[in-house]
Amino acid sequence: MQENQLYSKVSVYLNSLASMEDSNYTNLFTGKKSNDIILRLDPSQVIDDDFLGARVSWINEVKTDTTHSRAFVLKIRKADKRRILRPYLQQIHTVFDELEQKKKRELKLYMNINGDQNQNRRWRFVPFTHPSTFETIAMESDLKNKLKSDLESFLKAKQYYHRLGRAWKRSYLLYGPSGTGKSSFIAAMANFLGYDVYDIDLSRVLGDSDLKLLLLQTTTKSVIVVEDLDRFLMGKSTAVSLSGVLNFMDGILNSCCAEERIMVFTVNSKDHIDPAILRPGRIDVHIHFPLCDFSAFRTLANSYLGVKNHKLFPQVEEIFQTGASLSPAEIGELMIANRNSPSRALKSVITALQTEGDCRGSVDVGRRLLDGGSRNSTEDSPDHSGIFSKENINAIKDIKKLYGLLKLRSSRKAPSFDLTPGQRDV
Ligand SMILES: Nc1ncnc2c1ncn2[C@@H]1O[C@H](COP(=O)(O)OP(=O)(O)OP(=O)(O)O)[C@@H](O)[C@H]1O
Ligand SMILES: [Mg+2]
Repeated sequence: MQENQLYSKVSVYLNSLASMEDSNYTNLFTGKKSNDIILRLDPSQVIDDDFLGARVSWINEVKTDTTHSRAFVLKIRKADKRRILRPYLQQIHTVFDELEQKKKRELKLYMNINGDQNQNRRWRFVPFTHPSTFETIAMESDLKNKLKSDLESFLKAKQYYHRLGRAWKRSYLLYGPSGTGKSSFIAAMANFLGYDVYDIDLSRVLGDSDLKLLLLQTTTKSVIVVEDLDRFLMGKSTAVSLSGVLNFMDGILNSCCAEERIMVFTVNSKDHIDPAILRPGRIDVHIHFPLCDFSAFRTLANSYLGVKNHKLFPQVEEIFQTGASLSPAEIGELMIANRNSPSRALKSVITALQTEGDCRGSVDVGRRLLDGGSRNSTEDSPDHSGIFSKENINAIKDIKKLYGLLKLRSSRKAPSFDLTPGQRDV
């Protein structure tokens, strides 16, 4: 059921050979640049290669029956076979690795298609070109740096995971209200790691075993994403059961799958999530995405309006101090709409913050058009919604301090850690 990695490597190797041009028929494709032309071996074509003084040939076989299965047939003279077969295959590995290193990997975004059980290939892909990076995400810089180094140390930890008898994977839960950057963060992660993205739409999964099949067909160096997990588990809009999800997250199957994988789950709120899902091992890192505060606002103003400082900033800061807040998506859109005039943009943000509740609906529509996201503002964390008086803010700070302590204690027991930017508020 899994893709044969050697097949893909042979394909890349053959397509890199100069003798490709001697083939009677080839497919022509445009490359990354519009004037690039790439040759690819046509079905049933033969291509020759030389290795250690021996001549070998490859035939690209594509079955014409309903399976359309593909194979490369390698022909070597009997007299040469013993001598060259293994080193030749080894050379294919080496050349493939060199080619991969040379070109910047073109990332792919895989989506699961509606399938029936007879259909083996469940993923389709498009080039992944999301421009989001860690630099463009407005997030507390401490947290951002921690997350970057967490990812970097994961990349280096192959031996470590294996010594522990664990699959080399790491799971993240991104939680927070709509429009706070969860999806953008996933894209930034993929760009940072240079990993492909597998975006699992649970409504298209036929059941628990189908979910397993999808997992088996993912490849190494990938980010596997399940968005809005809470919505699916609560809404029953998927044929997948809770135990199907639990097995997917940490089951025995994970060890059979390609390694070097990141799993990311997003939810609007952790409140209604079964604790079994959140247990360490299933989720290693919890990341909170809060509504916008003044520091996030400054980052957005800098990237959206090119403004590092402005005479209206103190006024904006004051409103944030009263506890008013909008999501970064909402603020971002006001800035985009007024990008030709920073003053107008900032004034519109101020008005929106002042009339937070009234204005949300209208901004919300725009956001939905932008990313097709689903907003459920009733699940906004209570810390961020509503306008608080100064006294209330102090009381909330005290609670957060206490909460921070409690969290610290419980995180000592549990190996998973919670990277909420809450410390900022303490
Ligand atoms: N923290 C942020 N930094 C920079 N841009 C942000 C941030 N949060 C949101 N945005 C902008 O707002 C838009 C929506 O963000 P995104 O889709 O990542 O939110 P989300 O948390 O995934 O929302 P949902 O829960 O509705 O899926 C994006 O275009 C993104 O550029
Ligand atoms: Mg999203």
